[in-house]
Amino acid sequence: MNTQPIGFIDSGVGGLTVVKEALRQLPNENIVFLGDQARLPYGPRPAAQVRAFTWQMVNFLLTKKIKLLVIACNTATAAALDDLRTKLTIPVIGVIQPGSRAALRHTHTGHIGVIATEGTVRSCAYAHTIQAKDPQVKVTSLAAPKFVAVVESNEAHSAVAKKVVAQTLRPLTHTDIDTLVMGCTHYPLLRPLIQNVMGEGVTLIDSGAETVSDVSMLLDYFDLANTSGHAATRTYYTTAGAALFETIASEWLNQPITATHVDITQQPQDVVTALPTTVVVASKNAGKVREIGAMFAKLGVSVKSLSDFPALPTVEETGTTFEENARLKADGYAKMLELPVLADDSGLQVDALGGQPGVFSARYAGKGHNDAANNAKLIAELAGVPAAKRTARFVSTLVLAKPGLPNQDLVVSGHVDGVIVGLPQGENGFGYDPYFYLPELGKTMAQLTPDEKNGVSHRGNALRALEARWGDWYQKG
Ligand SMILES: O=P(O)(O)OP(=O)(O)OP(=O)(O)OC[C@H]1O[C@@H](n2cnc3c(O)ncnc32)[C@H](O)[C@@H]1O
Ligand SMILES: [Mg+2]
Repeated sequence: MNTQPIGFIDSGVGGLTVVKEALRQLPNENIVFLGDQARLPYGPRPAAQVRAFTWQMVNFLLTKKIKLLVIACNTATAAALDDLRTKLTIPVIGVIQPGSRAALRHTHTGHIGVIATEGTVRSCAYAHTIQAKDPQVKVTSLAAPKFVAVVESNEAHSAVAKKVVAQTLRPLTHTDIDTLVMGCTHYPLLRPLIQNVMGEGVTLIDSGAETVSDVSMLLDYFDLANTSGHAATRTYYTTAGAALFETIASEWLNQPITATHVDITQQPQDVVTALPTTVVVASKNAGKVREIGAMFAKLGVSVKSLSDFPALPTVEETGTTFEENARLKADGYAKMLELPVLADDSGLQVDALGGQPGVFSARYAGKGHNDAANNAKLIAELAGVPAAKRTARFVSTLVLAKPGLPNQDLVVSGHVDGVIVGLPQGENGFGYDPYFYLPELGKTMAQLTPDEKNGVSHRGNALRALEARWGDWYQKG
């Protein structure tokens, strides 16, 4: 049981022919419909553009928490169904397969006609789908591009409509076609005119109506049907003005319809990947893991570190720059773990020592190095250097890697300037913090609370750059 709405998309009002059937067959279901009338017609557009527009519609409907998507548009089905099915986690139903199946059920002569937009005809989607099921069947497709404009301008009952339909269908009238697929969801609004031209001997297939039977089956199959017993809600959106949409929709659906205008041009043109819920920090340094974990916690992302994977081999830091080492660690561990991995390579650059210890900061004291030995060596090397010449900088380079994509790492850096003092002060932080004095704060790094340190530190600055960019980067694939 699921009370979330079913989403319907179309380039315009045509998709309402599918909604009409849904209201009849699935009266308990909440429905959200979006018509992209501002960019209509889709038929003549290149497939890649139709796909991009379709994703924008879908991303809008996903904000309405739809449980199932119906592409109530043949052109969009032909251009985007496979892509949507691969990338979305909800069921996606197009109109072409149900329409094809119904046509095969009805034909006796083995000759099926298809009328559709230029895009759908060009894609050969109906011919391929029908002939994949029965190669003996002959399919004759005809583009009827003017039909959409007639329907969208609310002229379906006019003399113009009669003339356009008669002229367009003429090539099909002296054939042995006994079944005609209305391969555009706008066309059922012209059904009486089409039937009149084709004659009573030809069965018209309404792909959209057939589609709703598939929706009904899937709702049962995935246990998604709404059995709450509450009155169902129907919400209609259009990317153009609401007035004309409301007129056509109210008449077609036999009830007063109100629609809301929306702008979807800022929606992403492809799938929006969910951000990961866990990131592995590729570090054995508990101080770093704590600082990085604090930032990710604010974003609702939990952090693991290498201590959660004790059996992993160590990636050696053989690079000559912070970036090289951070890349080695991030890519190396991402490959082993097949998870998103963040590595930090950082260090202290002291001006009077020509930038040392730099990338050797962790290993400065050589064999048996630890924080105390590294600090002792630093102070010994700076013996006799006057206070004014003890300027230094902490640098942090962060690299975020996605498994399988080592060439797309996200790289950011941060630094903080300070002075190396001769006497240690403070108990917080780690490494060289007790000797790294921040003149503006009048304290060493080890005298700051964790939050205060993150607010000014090299790693805090790098993390802020990361925070600003990682969502986009992650979703670009
Ligand atoms: O490689 P991982 O496992 O991440 O841990 P590590 O300690 O070896 O990390 P690095 O190779 O990046 O070396 C960084 C060293 O620089 C120093 N350092 C880096 N950031 C620091 C900070 O915020 N405060 C004090 N010292 C820091 C400290 O000595 C670190 O051990
Ligand atoms: Mg290291």
